[in-house]
Amino acid sequence: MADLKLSETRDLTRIERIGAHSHIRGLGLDSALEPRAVSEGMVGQTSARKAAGVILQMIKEGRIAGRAVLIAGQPGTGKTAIAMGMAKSLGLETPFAMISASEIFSLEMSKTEALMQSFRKAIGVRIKEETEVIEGEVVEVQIDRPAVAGAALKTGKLTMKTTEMEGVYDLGAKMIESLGKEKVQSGDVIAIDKPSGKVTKLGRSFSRSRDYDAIGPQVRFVQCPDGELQKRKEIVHCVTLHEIDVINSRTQGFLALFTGDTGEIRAEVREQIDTKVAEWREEGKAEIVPGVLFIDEVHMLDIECFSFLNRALENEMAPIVVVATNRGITTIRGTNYKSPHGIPIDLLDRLLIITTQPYTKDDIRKILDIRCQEEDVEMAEEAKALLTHIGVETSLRYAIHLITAAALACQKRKGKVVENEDITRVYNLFLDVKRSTQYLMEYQEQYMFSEASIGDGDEDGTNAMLS
Ligand SMILES: Nc1ncnc2c1ncn2[C@@H]1O[C@H](COP(=O)(O)OP(=O)(O)OP(=O)(O)O)[C@@H](O)[C@H]1O
Repeated sequence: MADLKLSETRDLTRIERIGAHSHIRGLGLDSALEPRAVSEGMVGQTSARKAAGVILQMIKEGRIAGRAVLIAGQPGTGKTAIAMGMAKSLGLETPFAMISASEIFSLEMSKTEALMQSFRKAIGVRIKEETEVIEGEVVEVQIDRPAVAGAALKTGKLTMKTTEMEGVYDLGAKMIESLGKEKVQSGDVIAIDKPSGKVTKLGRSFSRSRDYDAIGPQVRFVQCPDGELQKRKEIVHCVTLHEIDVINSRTQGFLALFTGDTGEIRAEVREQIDTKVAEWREEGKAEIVPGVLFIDEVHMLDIECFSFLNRALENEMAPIVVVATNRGITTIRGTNYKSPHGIPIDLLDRLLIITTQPYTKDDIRKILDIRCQEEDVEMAEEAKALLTHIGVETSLRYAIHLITAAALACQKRKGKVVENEDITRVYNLFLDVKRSTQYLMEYQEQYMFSEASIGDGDEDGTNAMLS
């Protein structure tokens, strides 16, 4: 029974980990920004990857803040994959926020507020703080018990040492509580932040490594610090403007950061924060790190959002905005006008445009190979060739979806390697867009609100492919 439970949990976490883009680990470029054929999970699409690499370089050199990039191309040609590749190559220091344009239409906040929050999630502030710390090895913690229980506050003494000196500090009730919470005992190396009284346990002193107590697998041994007990230390915190907003918005509190339930943040709060951050920048205490905001399906934004974007990009702290769309010439939401990609011309004019190209058969084969590896699916060569053929005739995404389904069909017949029969089985079970449309054309009278007239749509009969 215990075994069963264990394997169930393992499977669940495994499923969660395999997202549509989990195989993408970067843009797959060499040091001269030339795309490698297959690298970091990326295949083909060389000129788009190269262009994305140049933009990445400009971002890293801080040269492109406030600009915007459009990745345009047919569905399933790797636009989101390239954005993910950029995010992975940026490193943890540069904030990256990702939204799909339709997410901003919610009842809880206005569209422009949702966009504003996304913008501020993509702007980092690196705050430098000098603080005084007491850092050393604990020699003794001595707590005096009050004569009558509860009569007076507890007091005590803390003796700490470095390799060069020893010092004794008086303890108040608050410090005693902090030390108790961290379970500090003699032999621990700790740091106390003097202004806030925050205690951090750095590890256990090497000199105590022979002690019989407190030695578990988690214990980290460290050297006893040298020099003075009290030191000035520079601490760097990296936060996003959105995090500062939420923490300072009186109605929310920082827990909202975890639930995502931040509600609207008042304009005054943001103004105050911007003024404060500007002061810190002047004093050399803080730096702005413009990150990347990726807006997928950008044609879903409406005219108000587009003018907000236009204005927001002018702000000196603006992040780099990368947008993607698979639309051609279409109506701009909220107007009767048509425009390329459904984006107003004035905004379009500011964008650096990267286009993605349809994949060749060879590229599709390689992407499917990578996905099979990512999903731990063993597939016969013949079956891979068939799946590639399906990918060419239908879409890459449909072929990717069939991998897991075919693996399940294979498991069901107790096979180890996915064969042609498994692919055929799931191909017949799940329709791709073309066959689904064809089916609708044939049976439309039996559906509700059907508006198409016979003869509309795509009639190339992909269905004949496997027969
Ligand atoms: N060049 C590539 N290398 C590796 N995997 C890729 C590549 N291009 C696309 N993929 C994978 O193919 C799938 C579909 O691609 P993706 O979602 O990026 O397409 P898209 O252009 O954003 O599509 P849409 O316009 O429908 O949003 C994803 O699982 C993606 O990770």
